[in-house]
Amino acid sequence: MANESSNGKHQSSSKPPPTPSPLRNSKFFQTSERISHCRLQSNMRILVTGGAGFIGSHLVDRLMGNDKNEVIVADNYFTGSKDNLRKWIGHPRFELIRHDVTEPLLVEVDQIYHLACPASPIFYKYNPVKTIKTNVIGTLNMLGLAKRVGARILLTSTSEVYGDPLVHPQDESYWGNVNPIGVRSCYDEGKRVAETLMFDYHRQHGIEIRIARIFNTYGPRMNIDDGRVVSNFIAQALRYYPLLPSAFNGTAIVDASASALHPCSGEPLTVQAPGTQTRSFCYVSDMVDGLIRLMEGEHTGPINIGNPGEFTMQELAETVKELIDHEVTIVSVENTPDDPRQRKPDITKAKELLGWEPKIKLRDGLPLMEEDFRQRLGIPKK
Ligand SMILES: NC(=O)c1ccc[n+]([C@@H]2O[C@H](COP(=O)([O-])OP(=O)(O)OC[C@H]3O[C@@H](n4cnc5c(N)ncnc54)[C@H](O)[C@@H]3O)[C@@H](O)[C@H]2O)c1
Ligand SMILES: O=C(O)[C@H]1O[C@H](OP(=O)(O)OP(=O)(O)OC[C@H]2O[C@@H](n3ccc(=O)[nH]c3=O)[C@H](O)[C@@H]2O)[C@H](O)[C@@H](O)[C@@H]1O
Repeated sequence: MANESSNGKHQSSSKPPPTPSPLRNSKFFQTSERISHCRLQSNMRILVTGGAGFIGSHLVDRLMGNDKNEVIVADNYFTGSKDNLRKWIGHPRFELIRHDVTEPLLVEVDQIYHLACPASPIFYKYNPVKTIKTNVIGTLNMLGLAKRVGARILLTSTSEVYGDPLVHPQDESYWGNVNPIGVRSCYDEGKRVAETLMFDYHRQHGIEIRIARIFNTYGPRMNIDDGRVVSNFIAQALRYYPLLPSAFNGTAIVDASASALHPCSGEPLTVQAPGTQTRSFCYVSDMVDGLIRLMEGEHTGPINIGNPGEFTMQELAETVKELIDHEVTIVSVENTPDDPRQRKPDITKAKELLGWEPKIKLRDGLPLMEEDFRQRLGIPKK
């Protein structure tokens, strides 16, 4: 069957894969009567790459909540931390391996959630060659593992595959508008190649794949100095203490180095120009729910998982200011190249195929994150 894509071209939907010869041991390739039985009864050994990171550690919490699951995390701790998993260290159903996915990994597992990849622009741009190796070689290695042991593998792709989208909101048939040679390309194009590899292994080797296109996700445990917008604004609002109130006046347009010039004035919220660019923010518990539904369901994807509530960065700053500290100032600072101007997921597919939609609104999620940041920064509520 062919679908009409929003690029005006025909896009073939996935055909049934060829005979799954390498999958002889897989719990997913037993007779249909036994499949439901196995899923209900069998223990699952699940690998989470990047499980020490923000989304990964929340996913691990949810998976560990099922006592039929054994969870193995492989992480090189580039942007993740053992601290995110400390409650599971020493648990008999949990194992943590320091491992870089650009190297092969030999474990026996039934499912692979493949998250390993720096996600914040400041981190993925820090060593772009390593980012692209992680996306390409790392995904190849995990697909090789899935093929050898007959595991089902889920890739956490990204809304960045749509680049600076010319179609709004974005549905999965849109092929995107991505700069192949820009400073974001190591991530955007890296994820696009990772998706290609997933489908080639599926078509060529019969691997059971799932692809989630994740839209901006936020919540507790994000790195405080992660660089992404929600964590930046919350940390800035909490660190703000107006010793020099005359330096700023409400929404001021000042130089990016303002907080360095006035260190005693704390940190204003830094809206990168123009501030009219939009994002749609999904709370992490909704995201984890969507990822598990995708893994457990029957559809390969790609499926958008995100919250369609769309905000400009200026609106986000105003909301954080209103919720955390009315006195905080908002400044406009220079942006980075190729910043997408608009982004909002069309989640029709997730609703219809997974029965999933987000539950937590931005205004309800931000205070949960604020509480976590207050604890970690040691800043009590006024
Ligand atoms: N958070 C979002 O808004 C968002 C949006 C779209 C896609 N995603 C994807 O979801 C996944 C998780 O994102 P996150 O926000 O939790 O980011 P994160 O940076 O908190 O987590 C990434 C984890 O991967 C690990 N890692 C990085 N390179 C590795 C390597 N070579 N080998 C082993 N481990 C490695 C890091 O140490 C970290 O623990 C990523 O694949 C990201 O691309 C996230
Ligand atoms: O959801 C996604 O698919 C992707 O979102 C992010 O990319 P981006 O949306 O650029 O994330 P942020 O760095 O949080 O930036 C969002 C917007 O906020 C702005 N911003 C960022 C930081 C800041 O202090 N102020 C600010 O206004 C940026 O200019 C941008 O327009 C990351 O690349 C990935 O985590 C993820 O794959």
